[in-house]
Amino acid sequence: MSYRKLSSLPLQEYVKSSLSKTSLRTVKDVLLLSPLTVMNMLHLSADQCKEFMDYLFSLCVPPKFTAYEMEEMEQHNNIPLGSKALDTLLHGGLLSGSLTEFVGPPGVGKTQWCLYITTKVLAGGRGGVHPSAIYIDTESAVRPERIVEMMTNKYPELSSEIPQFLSRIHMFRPRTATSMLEILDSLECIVVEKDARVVIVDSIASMAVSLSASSMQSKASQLSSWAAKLKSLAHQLNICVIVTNQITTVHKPQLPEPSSGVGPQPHPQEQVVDRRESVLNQEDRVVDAAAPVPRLPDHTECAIPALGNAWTHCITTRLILQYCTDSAARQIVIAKSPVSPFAIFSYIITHGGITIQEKDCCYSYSGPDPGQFRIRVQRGIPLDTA
Ligand SMILES: Nc1ncnc2c1ncn2[C@@H]1O[C@H](COP(=O)(O)OP(=O)(O)OP(=O)(O)O)[C@@H](O)[C@H]1O
Repeated sequence: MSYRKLSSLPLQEYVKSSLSKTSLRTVKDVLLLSPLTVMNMLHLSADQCKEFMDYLFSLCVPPKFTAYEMEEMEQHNNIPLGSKALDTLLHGGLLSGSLTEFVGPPGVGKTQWCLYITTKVLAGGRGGVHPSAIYIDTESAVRPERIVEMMTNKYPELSSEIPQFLSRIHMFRPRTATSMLEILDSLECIVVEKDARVVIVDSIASMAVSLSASSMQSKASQLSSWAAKLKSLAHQLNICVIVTNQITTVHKPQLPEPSSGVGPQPHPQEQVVDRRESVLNQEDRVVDAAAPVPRLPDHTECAIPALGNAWTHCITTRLILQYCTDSAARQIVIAKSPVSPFAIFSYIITHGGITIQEKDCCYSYSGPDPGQFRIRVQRGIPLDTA
């Protein structure tokens, strides 16, 4: 919040006019100065200076609220996913004020989910309220035609308003880590100005590969700083922040089978994982995208969310998307949530977006230990333990 631009604040005219003659641009620029310096620079009286600086401090202090107030705020801004059972488990849908991650193999539908959620937010505006969405498209994967298709099929009654809906999706396409950082720093003002209810970063993993740093530790800390900015944005403005993430592979020791003594062999298709880029894996090491995965004796490959353990701790809710064993449907797995148990639902991608098949839900999950859950990266790969 200290990076908020002074020009975006509702300040008195005389303060604005004095500020325009200085090099002070952000809240932080002012708060780093002593009250006496601020008085002199802005030609303020002691009382005016105190009032001005108290206001700036209040912008940086995390707001205080009771659990009751928090519940009311969150229920109000949560984004339902369109399935009664799934939304009940998630306490109203995607939690506002927090960071939600969709992670899964290529083509499983991460972008489709993001677009579906965007259309839900836009269509949810009622009574003169026109919410908007901020979409950071790092892979240039978003096509307006697909949004139009979803809106036309899902909300035919709103089809005359589609141009207005499209104009309320504010797109960013950063190409480098530096431009990503600039966007993150400016998001707070944009969210307030545009009345955005959701910020989507699709995908964070493809942007993470462009982090220029000599050491992996520094890459991890830059990634954590992005996460901190996104979390702070979600928390301070009580909006949903959604990121998509890719998968990577790790080698795990094979578990001996009780009968044969031979560990489970990975299905050949399981090697088909997204290796277009280098990403941080769960041990915060780099997986070189170009290099073939070396086969270690007595080890098996398994797919896990990219970006490492530190990243996993930053996100509040993790929803894994995976292919189904024996049907054209795909699955959404609540893998990490502060409000819901581990659960699996089937979904299909349709012209209207996403349809969750409630009859196929499984929220008294009795499979392997959720901590050992293995992402199914291709249709037909059986669910088994690492
Ligand atoms: N109009 C549509 N109707 C039905 N299914 C569609 C439609 N458009 C796209 N799809 C499905 O969406 C899938 C692609 O989903 P999406 O682009 O969201 O994948 P992704 O997980 O974001 O992949 P990546 O990680 O490569 O970006 C396609 O495989 C296709 O099956």
